[in-house]
Amino acid sequence: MIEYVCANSLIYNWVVSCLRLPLEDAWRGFFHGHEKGVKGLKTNTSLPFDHLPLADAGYTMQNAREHFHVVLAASQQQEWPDALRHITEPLISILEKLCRQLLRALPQGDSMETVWLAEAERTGDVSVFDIFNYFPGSALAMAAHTDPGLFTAKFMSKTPGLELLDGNGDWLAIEELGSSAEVVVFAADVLERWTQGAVPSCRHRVRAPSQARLSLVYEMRVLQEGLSLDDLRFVEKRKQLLKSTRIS
Ligand SMILES: O=C(O)CCC(=O)C(=O)O
Ligand SMILES: [Fe+2]
Repeated sequence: MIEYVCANSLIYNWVVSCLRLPLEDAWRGFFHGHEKGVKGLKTNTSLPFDHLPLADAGYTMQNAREHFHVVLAASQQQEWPDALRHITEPLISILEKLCRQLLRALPQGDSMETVWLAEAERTGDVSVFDIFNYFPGSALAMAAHTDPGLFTAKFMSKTPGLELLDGNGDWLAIEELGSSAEVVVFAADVLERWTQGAVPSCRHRVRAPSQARLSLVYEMRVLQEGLSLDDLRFVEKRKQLLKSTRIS
């Protein structure tokens, strides 16, 4: 069995028509435009968290693609056009909500969500949003890997490329099966550990696209990837203690 969920409902269709298509056009414009040298943080900004992994923040050019990387805790301080930020942030929060809903649906899901929220408060939210513009080509566009966080949620790209490794060891070209109105969500490494392997991290890769391929990807992450189930139990105990000492 393959561990992914496809969501296709009224809300997501609404998202597609109202938010996603203009957003994709805006990002295409960005990648074709001249502003894309933007990298790192705005000058004269103070960040509440100085330990954020911001080395790859902003625009980078690679062999198979160009890329804009946003670390959510620093989204306001990152150097990126405000107009793009304003239309991208609502979409990120919809993907975040979807991931939290899926997390809560799992056994111990409430605890996992509590830990994620507590960590996001403690360290800043290190979840990321990536916008990739893949170039047409013949080589593999992104090598097989698993993602480091809890979930990865992405809009199916109109130009297919993403492949997920299924339980039989076959690569599933998910974007050829679904429609570009859908969101695909798959598990990542921290979730595999927190569920003690019950929800395995999904190996995936990106095949070279036949034409330019825009890809919008949200990764729900924690800074301390080594957080264990003991930490979960600790949070659960603290919640129970709070409940039992609450005066009604
Ligand atoms: O572009 C895609 O469809 C997937 C990107 C990906 O796997 C990643 O950012 O880790
Ligand atoms: Fe990935």
